Amino acid sequence: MAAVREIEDGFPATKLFNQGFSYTYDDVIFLPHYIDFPTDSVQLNTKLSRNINLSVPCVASPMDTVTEASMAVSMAALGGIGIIHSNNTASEQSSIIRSAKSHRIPFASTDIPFVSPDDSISSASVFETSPCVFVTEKGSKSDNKLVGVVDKVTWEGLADKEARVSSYMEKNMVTLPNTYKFEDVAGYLAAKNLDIVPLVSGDGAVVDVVSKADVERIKGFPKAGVPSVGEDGEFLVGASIGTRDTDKERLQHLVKAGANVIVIDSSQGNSIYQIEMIKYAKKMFPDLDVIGGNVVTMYQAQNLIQAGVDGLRVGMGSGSICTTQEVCAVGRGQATAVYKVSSVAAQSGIPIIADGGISNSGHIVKALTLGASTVMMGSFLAGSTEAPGAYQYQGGRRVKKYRGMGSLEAMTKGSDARYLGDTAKMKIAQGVVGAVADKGSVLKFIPYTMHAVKQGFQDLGASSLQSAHEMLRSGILRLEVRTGAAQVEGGVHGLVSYEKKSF
Ligand SMILES: NC(=O)C1=CN([C@@H]2O[C@H](COP(=O)(O)OP(=O)(O)OC[C@H]3O[C@@H](n4cnc5c(N)ncnc54)[C@H](O)[C@@H]3O)[C@@H](O)[C@H]2O)C=CC1
Ligand SMILES: O=c1[nH]c(=O)c2[nH+]cn([C@@H]3O[C@H](COP(=O)(O)O)[C@@H](O)[C@H]3O)c2[nH]1
Ligand SMILES: [K+]
Repeated sequence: MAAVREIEDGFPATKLFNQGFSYTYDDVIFLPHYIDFPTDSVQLNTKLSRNINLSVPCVASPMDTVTEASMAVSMAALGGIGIIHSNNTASEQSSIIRSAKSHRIPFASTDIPFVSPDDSISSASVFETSPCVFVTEKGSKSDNKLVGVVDKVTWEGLADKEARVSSYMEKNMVTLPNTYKFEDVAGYLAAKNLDIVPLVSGDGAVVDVVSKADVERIKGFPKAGVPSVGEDGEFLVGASIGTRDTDKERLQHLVKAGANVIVIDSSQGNSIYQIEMIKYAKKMFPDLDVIGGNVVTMYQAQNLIQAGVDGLRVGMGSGSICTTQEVCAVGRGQATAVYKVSSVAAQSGIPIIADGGISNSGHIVKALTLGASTVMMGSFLAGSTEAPGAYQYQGGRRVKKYRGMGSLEAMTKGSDARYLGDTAKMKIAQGVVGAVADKGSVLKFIPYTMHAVKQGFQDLGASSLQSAHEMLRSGILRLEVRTGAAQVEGGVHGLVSYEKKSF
């Protein structure tokens, strides 16, 4: 870090954020500082909460169109984490956690087909999602007795497609434990010259099937960080809960299923309900990190810190699908919220998650520099291969649904207890239902995004998150508000046409 500036230029954060304005990421811009290290030496390792370390500061939001098992596995493989949503029953949420934690490599097959020995395979369509079909006694995944496997090549060579599977299945298949890391599975396939290998759990259930093509695909992705793995050797997975009485029982199920961290999910976290839930969770599970929120003020943060949270989630109305500020007239510009909350949380060593409003790598640089330890993303991750739901076509574009958890549609689907059970039976939406474009795999675009973030840190002269936070608080880093015209100038302008490709 270079010496403190002697020439007064720009504003220190304390001055900029105390003028009575609510600023968001696009309103402010950092002034560049001094570079004395290469981009690659920037360290993005961080804390999600008091006891959870991550090598990549990215968190997938607990939303039903963003984070289920596939997203959680890929985020952990990258070095971040996913928080499984709670717009479902406690047992559904627990089984998503179990599924995520049973994987040690990003899903190869999302939908593995199973048949029984007495079935016949009459159409090649079963091989669309998997290079092979597994044969279990009852023909289902929940049935743990794997008795054979049929690969596509063998099936294609069959003269009689109506023949019973038991007559041609491979009975002596090689399997590997699902606890094997990607490198181990890849090494095994190469050493034994195998095309596919099923991964099975301790009780014999097929968890995944990995083919040579999967290995090549995963190897082709750039590396972001060190995978997020707990002491048990499994990927770290988080889960959200609400603040109703029934959420206490949900919490027990989630902990049993192996959730490594709990996020109490509310738009206005500073409530008697949440404070009671924090105290309950910390009393029942003292070793479990509990993240509270959402908060946007120092006062809200102070209350939840006193109640015992291990992390705070910051943002009210900043999300791309949020209408809270319009509906309730409450919230805060996200840059101001992150700065203000982190300035009190830092005094207690509580990490901050900047939640919502991230639409490019520059927003991540701003959030992390303004005091956040991680960013939580909804729309940025929605539309990816790993997001729940199927792709659809809208106006010729491939899209996936993305919706607010406070949208009427999401509330009707799962949060009935929260809304329909209330004495006031009127439901008011605080979010919308929409769609986002196909972005491909998070395994590809998150590493690129993190590299862009490192470039931003290098321009600031901050070689780590800790260094950026210190430089901000000590007034070394300077900012300014961008006028409307400056924001236009900072974007692409004056061209008849252009194509924007980020990497
Ligand atoms: N970050 C943001 O800006 C926003 C996020 N959201 C998302 O939408 C979803 C729903 O959020 P909220 O509506 O804030 O959910 P919430 O469950 O916190 O609150 C819904 C209503 O239930 C009440 N409530 C909660 N616990 C209670 C209890 N034990 N007894 C009696 N009443 C109780 C609350 O006071 C509130 O009126 C969440 O997933 C949240 O993240 C919604 C709006 C804004
Ligand atoms: O006002 C809201 N109404 C909603 O229905 C809603 N659903 C989610 N969220 C919040 O938005 C965050 C995701 O925001 P982004 O899409 O901008 O990443 C999420 O992480 C949440 O904090 C909501 N806010
Ligand atoms: K919004």
